[in-house]
Amino acid sequence: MSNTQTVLDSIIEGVKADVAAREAVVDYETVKAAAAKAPAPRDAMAALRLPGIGVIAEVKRASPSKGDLASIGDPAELAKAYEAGGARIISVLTEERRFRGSLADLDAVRAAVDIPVLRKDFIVGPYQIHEARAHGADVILLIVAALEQTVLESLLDRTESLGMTALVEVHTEEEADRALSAGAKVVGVNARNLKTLTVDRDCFSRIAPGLPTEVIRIAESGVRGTADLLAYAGAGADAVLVGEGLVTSGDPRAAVSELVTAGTHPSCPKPVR
Ligand SMILES: O=C(O)c1ccccc1NCC(=O)[C@H](O)[C@H](O)COP(=O)(O)O
Repeated sequence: MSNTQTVLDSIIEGVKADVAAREAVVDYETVKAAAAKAPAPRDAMAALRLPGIGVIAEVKRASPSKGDLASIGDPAELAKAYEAGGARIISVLTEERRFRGSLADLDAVRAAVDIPVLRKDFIVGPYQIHEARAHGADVILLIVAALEQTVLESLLDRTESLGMTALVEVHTEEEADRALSAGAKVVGVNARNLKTLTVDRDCFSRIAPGLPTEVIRIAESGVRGTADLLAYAGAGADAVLVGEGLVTSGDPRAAVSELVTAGTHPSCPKPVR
């Protein structure tokens, strides 16, 4: 990594090399055809609009900030535990170099659960969107900081044209403006700065009030228990996305269930819309 290269730059460099290698084996037309034959996408918007603060539970083995988190030999079993605990959506990290995820994890999770599944990766081009659909993804992540505006817009259009939902991730007010101008319907505010890896949970409360009421707001990263969920709920979150806190909990079903119970309790603050 050169002096000026951020963590995100370095991840994207590896992702581009990996996409090129996969495309050399399965070409673009073939992956598009596979996506067209995949079972229909599940309705993530409906899942996110259910009453209470939703929990998006993540299959996360490792990360650049923490290194190894959990071995997760059977991602399908973990996803079933999350679903049984009341998760609304399962997030599957498919990036291999830094997160030790895979498309095989996505296949296994999609086959194991009945709720929508998010492919959480560093999408840089349309190949990965068709690939995500071909492997059953219902939702994909688009990270504003990683994409030029015209590319963001075209990837968002392509995602929706395939019947999927785009979770458009931001970390600053400027990125939130770009997400909205691209037409994002679901905005995730990541407390983690992907360039420096610092976590700032106040990021959500700075950005969320500026989002139109019809936009679904997701608070990503840094949720370690019900107090964090309730703080995000108080700042207007519709859902929280949780990885480390669940995979290191020792009892993922109970850990999800505890968050879901807090997020659906009558005393939990509700988003204003
Ligand atoms: O988790 C990281 O260290 C990381 C570093 C660089 C880019 C992305 C990264 N994580 C992806 C995520 O956004 C999180 O996995 C997700 O929001 C859950 O966060 P947490 O609950 O804090 O594990």
